[in-house]
Amino acid sequence: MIESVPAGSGVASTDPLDAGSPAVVVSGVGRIFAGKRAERAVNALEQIDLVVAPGEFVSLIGPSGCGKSTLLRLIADLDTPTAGTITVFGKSARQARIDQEYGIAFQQAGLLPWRSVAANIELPLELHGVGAAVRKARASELLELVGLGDFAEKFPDQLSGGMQQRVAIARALAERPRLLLMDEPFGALDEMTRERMQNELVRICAETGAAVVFVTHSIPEAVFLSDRVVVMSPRPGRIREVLPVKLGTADARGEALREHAAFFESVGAVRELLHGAPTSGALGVER
Ligand SMILES: Nc1ncnc2c1ncn2[C@@H]1O[C@H](COP(=O)(O)OP(=O)(O)OP(=O)(O)O)[C@@H](O)[C@H]1O
Repeated sequence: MIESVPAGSGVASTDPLDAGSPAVVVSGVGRIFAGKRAERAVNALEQIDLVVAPGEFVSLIGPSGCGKSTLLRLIADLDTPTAGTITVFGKSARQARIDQEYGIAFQQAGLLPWRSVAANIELPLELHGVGAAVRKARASELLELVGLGDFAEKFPDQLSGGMQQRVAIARALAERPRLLLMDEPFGALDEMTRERMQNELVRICAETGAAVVFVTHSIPEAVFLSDRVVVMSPRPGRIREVLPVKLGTADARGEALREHAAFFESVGAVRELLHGAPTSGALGVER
């Protein structure tokens, strides 16, 4: 089933103008939410600098309220920074949104209950005027990619939570984005389904070559999925440290990795950082 989507085919064709640009550049970004009175203003993010390379998987982790979702929303141009700049593949966040450079997936799958699974995946293509035959072909290709080839005509309420989330990921990939922005996409799933979805996501990223910015509360999830883990401090959210945790290629990141000493070492290091202890150097074991 996976063979129907050749490696790299999930990625938008490269615009020669932005070839070589990082997927995301966040530079000196801050976000203050104004209150009715000045003392009520919320300083959510301060001095955020982050560069995400094409194809790189970066997780954001930190205490509740430290600004993870805010940062993701700024990258997605769903909100505007009060300081600093953000570019996505060399374009302003706004232009990147207009050009559909990224797909988004949130904790709630957010599927339309009256549309079939295939029709949900086709929706972004339909909104952008893609013809029916191309839409249908793309939806069936994506359903194979996320392992739901037999569910095209089902409706969301006929699927489990994990399956619905896979449909949401397929929908996010519909326009072949080179970047996925994911805010706790597996947060509502039980532990076993969650781990299975993590395995799937590693495979999907390897097949599509998409970069990912991934918000999570789960340290093992961040370590299992990521090339780098960005640990944030409590409000005002700042980057406390960026840990390179890449524990191997997609092929090497199977179930066995969860029992590997390097995995536990990285989990421990992220946990220590979250609790404020310093650390140094790369933790990952390249295999
Ligand atoms: N639209 C808004 N107006 C005012 N304050 C906001 C707004 N959006 C977020 N905030 C505040 O900004 C801070 C950061 O919120 P954000 O949702 O980004 O944190 P988070 O790290 O994603 O939290 P969690 O892990 O609990 O989801 C919080 O104090 C929140 O209350």
